[in-house]
Amino acid sequence: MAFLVALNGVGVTQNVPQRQMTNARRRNQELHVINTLQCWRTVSECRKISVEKQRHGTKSEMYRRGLQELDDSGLVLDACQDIAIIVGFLAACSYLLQDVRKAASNSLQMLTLLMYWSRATEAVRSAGSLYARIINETRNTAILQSILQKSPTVNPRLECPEFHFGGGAVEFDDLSFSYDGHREVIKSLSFTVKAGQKVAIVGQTGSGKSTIFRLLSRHFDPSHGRILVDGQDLCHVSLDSYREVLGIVSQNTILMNASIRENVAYPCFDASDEHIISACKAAEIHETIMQLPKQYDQEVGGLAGKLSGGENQRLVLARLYVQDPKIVLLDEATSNLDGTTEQKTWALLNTFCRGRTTFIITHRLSTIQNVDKIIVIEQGAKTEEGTHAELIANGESSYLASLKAQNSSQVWS
Ligand SMILES: Nc1ncnc2c1ncn2[C@@H]1O[C@H](COP(=O)(O)OP(=O)(O)OP(=O)(O)O)[C@@H](O)[C@H]1O
Repeated sequence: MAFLVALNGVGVTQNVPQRQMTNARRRNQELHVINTLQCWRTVSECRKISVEKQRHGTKSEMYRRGLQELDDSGLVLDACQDIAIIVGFLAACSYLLQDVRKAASNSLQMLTLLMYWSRATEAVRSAGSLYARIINETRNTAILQSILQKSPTVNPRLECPEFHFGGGAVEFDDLSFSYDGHREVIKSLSFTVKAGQKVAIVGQTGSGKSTIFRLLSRHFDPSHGRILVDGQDLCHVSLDSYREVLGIVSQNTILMNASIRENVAYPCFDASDEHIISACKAAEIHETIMQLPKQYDQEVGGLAGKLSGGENQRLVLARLYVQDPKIVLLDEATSNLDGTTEQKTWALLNTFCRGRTTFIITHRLSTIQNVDKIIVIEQGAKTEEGTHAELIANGESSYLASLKAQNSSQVWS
């Protein structure tokens, strides 16, 4: 019996690396499927469907082989166990038969021993498979734990006081930030915005504009310095209470896989139909919705994206109107719209944002000439700040240079 237990333990332990490798192959195969589906347009446009099929086939084959090897080694272990059980059984029988012959034991005792043997070997087998499961689950738990132990990008500080909106004055106070703890993406950034003002943040690609929005919407905490909103340090107020006053429109917002009604009402589940429809009218998407087969019940979103980029963006604007936030962040909010619709949308946005503190990221300088302040960012640092008139009055201004250089396209480069 001791030999059987040892055999089980050794067999299961030796299987552990193989089992882990098979699990890794399964994850690899699943990730490939998800990634290919997410990028299916690129795959199709680059004529790589057959390549991805082949890659999928290779990964599936590796996983299948891993499973097969696991099965094979399981069969070898089972066979060894069976042999050990039979040998043990025969040894016990011959020992007992001798005892019965010598009249040292009776046939009832022999039967009891045989039943004991059968139960004990069954228990050892079950213990073996339980041991294998425990080892497997322990490894999975270790992976899960390493994910759970990753430090969050923001400290949620559940005990923090609520944020109290007091008009929406914002101050960046000597703020620096690095994603990886090495390269500073935002460097000693300081500026103030009065309650209700409109501010544009402009700069070249990769200069750090969206990172400023991520910090302002508190997806990350600063590495140094602080952001004060109405005098309250964002790191020391509850995240939910702050996010309640914040409305964000980004260039590439992916819609939920749900109806148009649910998507537009997502920030306020109890929004009435009238409210949703008037928001969609304001975002100039109502007419398009009414032409869809199921109108406001039409399912949109998901990986395939069932609306055009511009229609998507207008739905996101409608969502902003439903949310009615006090502070608005617009990150290339109208970049997917055609010129005429963009102009109309900016007129609507200007009306909507009146009196709300508004931050705008845009490469189209023509849309920000009436804002209260323009901040120019270069490699994470503020290089210029002022109104459109102030910046163009400075002959050395990089804003002016960009405006002149791109006068025809009106795009920052
Ligand atoms: N999640 C991230 N992890 C690490 N580095 C990042 C991350 N997001 C952005 N970066 C880096 O931070 C820098 C600033 O990026 P950011 O997206 O803020 O630029 P941007 O000015 O908004 O650019 P664009 O105008 O192209 O949108 C870039 O060098 C970018 O590579």
